[in-house]
Amino acid sequence: MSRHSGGSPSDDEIGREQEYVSMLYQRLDDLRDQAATRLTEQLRSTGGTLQARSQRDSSVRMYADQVEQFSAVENGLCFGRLDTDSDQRHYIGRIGIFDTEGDYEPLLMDWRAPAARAFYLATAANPQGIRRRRHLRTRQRKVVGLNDEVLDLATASPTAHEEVTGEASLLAALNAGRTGRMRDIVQTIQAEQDRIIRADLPGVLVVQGGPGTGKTAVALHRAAYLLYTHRRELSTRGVLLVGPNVTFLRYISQVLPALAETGVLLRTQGDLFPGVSAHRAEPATTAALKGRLTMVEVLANAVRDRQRVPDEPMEIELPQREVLVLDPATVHAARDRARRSGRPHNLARAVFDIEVIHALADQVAERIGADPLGGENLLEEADRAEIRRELREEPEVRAALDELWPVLTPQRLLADLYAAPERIDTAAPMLTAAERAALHREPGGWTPADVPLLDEAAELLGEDDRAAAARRDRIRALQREYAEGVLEIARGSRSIDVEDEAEGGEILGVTDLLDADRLLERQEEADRLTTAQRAAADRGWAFGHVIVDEAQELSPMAWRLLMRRCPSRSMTIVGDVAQTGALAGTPSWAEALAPYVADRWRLTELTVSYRTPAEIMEVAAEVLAEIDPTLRPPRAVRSSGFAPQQRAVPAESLGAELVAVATAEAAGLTDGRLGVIVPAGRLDDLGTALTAALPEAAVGEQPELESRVVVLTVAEAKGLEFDSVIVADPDRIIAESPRGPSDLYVALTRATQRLTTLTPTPTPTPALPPTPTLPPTRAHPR
Ligand SMILES: Nc1ncnc2c1ncn2[C@@H]1O[C@H](COP(=O)(O)OP(=O)(O)OP(=O)(O)O)[C@@H](O)[C@H]1O
Repeated sequence: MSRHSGGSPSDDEIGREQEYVSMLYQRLDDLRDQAATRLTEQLRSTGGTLQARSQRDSSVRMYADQVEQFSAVENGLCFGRLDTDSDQRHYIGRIGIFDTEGDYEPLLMDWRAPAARAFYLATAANPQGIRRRRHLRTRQRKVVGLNDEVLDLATASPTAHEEVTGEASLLAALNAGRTGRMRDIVQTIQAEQDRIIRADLPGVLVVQGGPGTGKTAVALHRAAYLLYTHRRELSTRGVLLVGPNVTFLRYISQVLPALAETGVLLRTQGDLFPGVSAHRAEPATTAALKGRLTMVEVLANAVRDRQRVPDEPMEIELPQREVLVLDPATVHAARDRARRSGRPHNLARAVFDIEVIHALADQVAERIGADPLGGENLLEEADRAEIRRELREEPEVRAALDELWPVLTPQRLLADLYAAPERIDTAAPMLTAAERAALHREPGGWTPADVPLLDEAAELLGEDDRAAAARRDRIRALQREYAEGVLEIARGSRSIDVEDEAEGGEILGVTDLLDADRLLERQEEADRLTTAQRAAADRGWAFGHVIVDEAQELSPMAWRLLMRRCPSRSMTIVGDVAQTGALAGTPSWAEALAPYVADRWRLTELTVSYRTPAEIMEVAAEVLAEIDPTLRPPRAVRSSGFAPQQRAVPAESLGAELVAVATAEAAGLTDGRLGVIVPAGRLDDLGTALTAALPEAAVGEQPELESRVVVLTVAEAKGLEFDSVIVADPDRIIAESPRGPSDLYVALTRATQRLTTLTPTPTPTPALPPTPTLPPTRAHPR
């Protein structure tokens, strides 16, 4: 129990804090200016030894990062103060700032530092040496308010939220209008969240929690915390964060930069195979099929199917020489030998080649070295070696080898498989005819469910030279992007260039002296890519830590891919098995993880919903009971005061009613966002009706979330939130998928304030074909 100090803070008090905060901003400006000046100096200097150039490139990266970081922490730089029992004061903020002129005392303590932890954990019952916790509210650089909590059990009075820290600041954050971009929660992290954020690095940590319990927020802050605490280890190996779709990644994209961390690689499943951007659509049932572990066997069969033995002897016509004949038995033996080598397909090709070439060379030697007198063959081993060398160079021989044991890229293997029903029949006898038919499709782009299959194929095939060349191209493209980025930062700090140079008379910005191509040339000498960039280009990269958000959506094949990216199994897995929408998604964490870590994983649960107000949670709880009566919804931390509206409308006027309600809701928003969640099958017509009436409304595959009104399907709305939400035709949302109730649960829990559901009264809507029902998710998240 803590006591909120009564009355509003005096102007004097705010004035004193303003002085301190202004001093901190002055330091921040100085630090940024220093870094920008050094960046400019480094970019200008040329020549020197290779080592000097390499050091210079490291410095360029370091100063460019610093300029970016110092700019990113501008908002809310300092947000708290701790007064200890021994009358010390610690200001808490986004980064650490030290008194470099004095005795290096911390002027601002990084929120991740061990000593700052009491800011999140201290309670009146366990004050941890803290007498007062102060939340500072700032707008730009101005202090606009203070909230104090005195951690004093004797004088505390019980409040409704004894377990909540910084209640006033927390409620202000939760009730603020949404912007379409997720904000960090660094000022108001709650104790149960803090324990997860600061959990140990090694091992698999599963964070299970209902909607709005802060799983995404916790995952992002944990990434920032781990990078701070294990900087050396993780800055070389990198951190990967996987999210459910591109819209979601855009939604969270500003959180880590605002915490001064830019080194985390954010990816969807569709982008986890370097060189492929998989965003083609396909039926949910096909995606589910591709997610099954059976596909491991299907792909292994598909590879074996490409290792051919001809039915008849194969003739190879060499120019100026007679015809060589490759008989099936020879090829069979060569194939066996190559398979037994245990190497992946492309690397085993060398073994196959040696065997076949030997056999062909013997044929040639037989003819040209035959002793006319009937004695032993006249050719020496050196002659035979020469014949083998020549044969190896013959295009006709190479063509025959390519036909029998082609070197394949994963893309080639999979595209050829999908395109040919007979190949599918051979590779997938264990699937039903209907399933095999579902795999068949023409080439032209990849779906997210193809990505784990490409990855599996890459394992089976091994890397050939072409893949390595493609990787080099990708790295070069990234290096160019980086070079442009550095120059952009230098351009941004140009005013400093000018001031510096003004005294010397020569006014030349760094970008006048250097273009991206020249910087790129310098880059290539020293390979100065960030860890995240190098990791993104390299399929075999082993990350130091992997975080998966909305992890319940991952199929067994996707888990396989992710585990390959993280051999150390240092992972944070965040999700809610009650929200699983994907048909091949995870019904239980134990099932998903067992093949990789058995039961060596830790489960933590988040139990308080910060997003969804109590009134809405009550409605959502009914749907949750349908999914699994033993599951409990999270406890809402607040009420919004708005009772959810459940309206029945004539089916034929759903569009018109939706437009009317959306228009009224949009008009009622002072700031904030309206989300309209519609059944996937009605996105087109309802989206068109809404954009006709509300031109500002964003609809489409990756809708612009900063629009005031956004129209989306449940799959697109996953992980997002809006001030007000309208759910159109909940029954159809349920009917559209065997996991319909989970989809509706997701839809109902997206609002921070207001919820309206529009239910068409039965009849005219055409009946949907019945969908099979899946077994309910497990009662216990394990
Ligand atoms: N400690 C906190 N302080 C302030 N805001 C918080 C806190 N914890 C969570 N929130 C806010 O609650 C909302 C929900 O958080 P988040 O999206 O991380 O939840 P989630 O568990 O991932 O939800 P879902 O499962 O529905 O995707 C966000 O707006 C987040 O900023």
